[in-house]
Amino acid sequence: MTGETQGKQPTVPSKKKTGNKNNTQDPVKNFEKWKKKYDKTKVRVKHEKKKNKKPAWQIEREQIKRLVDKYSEINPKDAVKLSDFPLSKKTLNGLLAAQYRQPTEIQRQTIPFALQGKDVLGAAKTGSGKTLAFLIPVLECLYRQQWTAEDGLGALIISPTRELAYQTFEVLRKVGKNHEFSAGLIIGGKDLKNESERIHRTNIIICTPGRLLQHMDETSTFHASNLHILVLDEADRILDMGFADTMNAIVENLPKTRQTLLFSATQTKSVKDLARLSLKDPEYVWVHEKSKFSTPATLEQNYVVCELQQKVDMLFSFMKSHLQRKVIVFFACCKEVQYLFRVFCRLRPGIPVLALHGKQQQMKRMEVYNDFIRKKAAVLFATDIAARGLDFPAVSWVLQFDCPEDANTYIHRVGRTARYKEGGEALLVLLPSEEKGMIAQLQERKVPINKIQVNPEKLSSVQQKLEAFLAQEKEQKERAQRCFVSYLRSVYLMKNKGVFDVFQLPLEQYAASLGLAVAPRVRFLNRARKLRETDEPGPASGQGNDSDQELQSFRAQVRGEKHAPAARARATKSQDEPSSEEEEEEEQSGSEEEEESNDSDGEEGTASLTTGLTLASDGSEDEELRDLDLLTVKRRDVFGLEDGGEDDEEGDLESDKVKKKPEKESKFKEAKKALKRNFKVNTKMTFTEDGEMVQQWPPLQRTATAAPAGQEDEGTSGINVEEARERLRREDQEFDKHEYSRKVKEKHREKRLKEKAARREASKRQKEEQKRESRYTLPDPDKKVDSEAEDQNREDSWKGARKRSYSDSSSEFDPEGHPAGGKRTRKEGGTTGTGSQPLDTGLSLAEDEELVLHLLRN
Ligand SMILES: Nc1ncnc2c1ncn2[C@@H]1O[C@H](COP(=O)(O)OP(=O)(O)OP(=O)(O)O)[C@@H](O)[C@H]1O
Repeated sequence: MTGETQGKQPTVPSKKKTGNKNNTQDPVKNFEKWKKKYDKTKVRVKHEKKKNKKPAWQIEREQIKRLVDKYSEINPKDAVKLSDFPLSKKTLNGLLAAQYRQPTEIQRQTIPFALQGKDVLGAAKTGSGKTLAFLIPVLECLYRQQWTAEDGLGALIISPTRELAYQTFEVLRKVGKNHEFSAGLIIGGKDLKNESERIHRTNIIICTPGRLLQHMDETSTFHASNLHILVLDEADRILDMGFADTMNAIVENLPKTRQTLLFSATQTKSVKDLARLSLKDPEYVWVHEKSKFSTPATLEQNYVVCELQQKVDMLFSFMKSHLQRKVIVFFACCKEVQYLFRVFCRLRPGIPVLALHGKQQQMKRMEVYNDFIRKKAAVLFATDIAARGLDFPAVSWVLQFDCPEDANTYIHRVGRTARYKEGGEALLVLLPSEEKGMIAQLQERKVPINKIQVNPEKLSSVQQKLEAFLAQEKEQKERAQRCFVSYLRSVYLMKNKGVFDVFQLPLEQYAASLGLAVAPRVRFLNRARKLRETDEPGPASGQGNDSDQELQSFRAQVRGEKHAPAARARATKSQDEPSSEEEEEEEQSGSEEEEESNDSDGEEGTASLTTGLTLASDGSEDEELRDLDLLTVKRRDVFGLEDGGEDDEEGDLESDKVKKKPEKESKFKEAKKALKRNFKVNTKMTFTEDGEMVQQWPPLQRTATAAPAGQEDEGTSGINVEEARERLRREDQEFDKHEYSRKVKEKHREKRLKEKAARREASKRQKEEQKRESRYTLPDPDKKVDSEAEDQNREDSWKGARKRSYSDSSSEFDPEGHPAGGKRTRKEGGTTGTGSQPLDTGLSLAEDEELVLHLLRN
């Protein structure tokens, strides 16, 4: 290479020297020539390029083809960086911009299968990055199809809660920002109409099941027939009984040819569930199947055993000793969160307290969610709506105030801390009766948990303070009562009777720990206890079947008929999710009610309504009804009592299209409705003896004219129509008279004003004229006036001259107050007002005359 170049070198200068002497001598010309040639070539190349240029879509298609060709060659073990996967530039750039570089284990193992279009069941510990494991394939799937807005819905991601859907939506927005797909968040509590207008143009929908089904049923423009990929986040939760009917209805509307991805930390292995989704030869990816523990290695887990009546004190003491931390406290039900949140705010523990539960309005929920993300130290009181999937940054503690219903719920709850390589701590509070059963379950699920003791000396009691709060506020007391009943109900409805036994709870002490002087009456518990004693001879602690029997006989009692096996099965099944009632409720009702109103209207569901009615007919008083209202928090048809209750499918709570919760209306709403319907309120009808209707309200207008003597108003019950007509006629006449005289007076007044204005104008003109004259002439001394008038005139003149010097008003009025014009008799004679006044020379009359003569002579 080098030799060849050296050999050529001598020929070029020699050629230049010999061939074109002038050119080599003139470098400017040389350059111009070269420039011309260069520009020509440039234009030609540009033209050629343009001619050969392919349309963007074609280039993209070729790129896609190149990527797809690489799919079969992916080796998950070799994928060290996300860019090692055959991903589009748009996705890769989005991932890099969001600081995602290396794939996590679940991403490494599932992305290849998902890219190849296979159905995937992915399971990995909490906080291990499952969200990206399905979002990347979703973006790539639509990219491969060159999806556009006109193609409609291409990908559907279903989450069990609104907060999780929102969080996933935010991650999608971040990593998918370079793509042109449209994405929509379809969750309850938002403007349905607004969603309906846009949903048909949305390519990727992230939603909760209830709201999606609502659109499928009600939005005519929305259809999912083009769907390519379906994702169920927290799949086991979405496929369980709580969402069963809704999901079945949704799946019916989806094309069978789609790809399906299921993800969860506690993945379902139920063949039945998978059959419902008609998965095609799915790939199972259990990332941590062989690992020693099912919870993150960086998570430290402990539990304490504590009496029910000590729990509130314990929580307060815990908060006081963790003031600089971010803590999530999980409770069994909404009412507990509502009550304890309020009293803890008042107790001022020294750290911000927030509350998140399914009874809040959507705006409030989002506000709390974002608030907790931002805060460096805070305690979030939450129900299980916050248990799954939420990725709050830097949560250092998870405290489970109430025992979770099962090991899966425990795993999800503690998973809110120790996420993605971070550390965290978890504390589970158990009652003595719950310890054995729950710990056994956790050990079975490979959860490493240690027992620790609470130092009773360190517990600070808040009971007295709570009592004082409740004494001050009736509302607070009612909340405490609801909290009490609601907690007992949730324990009663737990399926696992080996762990949860409501009959062992110290009710009086528990009530006192909430600040209540007396334990509220829990009628369902008394009845259940009685029934248990009569129907079930055996140990009171109860086995799994006891509950079924109780519910079964309770239901039979309530309905007054023999129970059907199907309904019994449903009743048992529906106990599966007592602590996640909020999620279901929100899906059903849209959660539009105020927090306050929820407090008072209870959480009654279909079962509760029926129960309430039936028991009320037993002859109970109002108070008892109220009690029942409180007890019946469960929304699902626990006892299978609703119409068609024998039908398993119809009775489920998630079939929200079929059975809507009767929404309690506020007074404001009722009033609005009444206004809309044009109701005439407060109109009382009375009738005369002859049957004629008499208006009482609004009261009839009384006549202005007095009734003739002896014909006074006899009240509304006996009006003489003829008389009234006559009175009316008289009134009209009177009125006309008044009106006529008023008009005449008005006319006169106008006339007077006009005349006055004219007079003023005339006098003004005269004054000006006289002023002009007086400037050049003196008063005519020879002017003939009668002697009396002259004397008077002269006197007036002097007076006037003197007076004018200090008061203008005196020129207008005489001493008696009459207008000056009235006395001016000389006015007719031509000399008027100020113009006729003689000059004040300060001399005597004789001297004046002499002066005038002198002047005339001159
Ligand atoms: N490849 C990655 N690189 C860096 N961080 C990541 C990566 N993937 C995920 N993360 C981070 O890990 C955290 C947990 O991720 P994610 O929420 O997807 O977990 P998860 O497995 O879905 O948890 P859960 O089971 O609780 O729903 C998030 O903060 C996310 O940003």
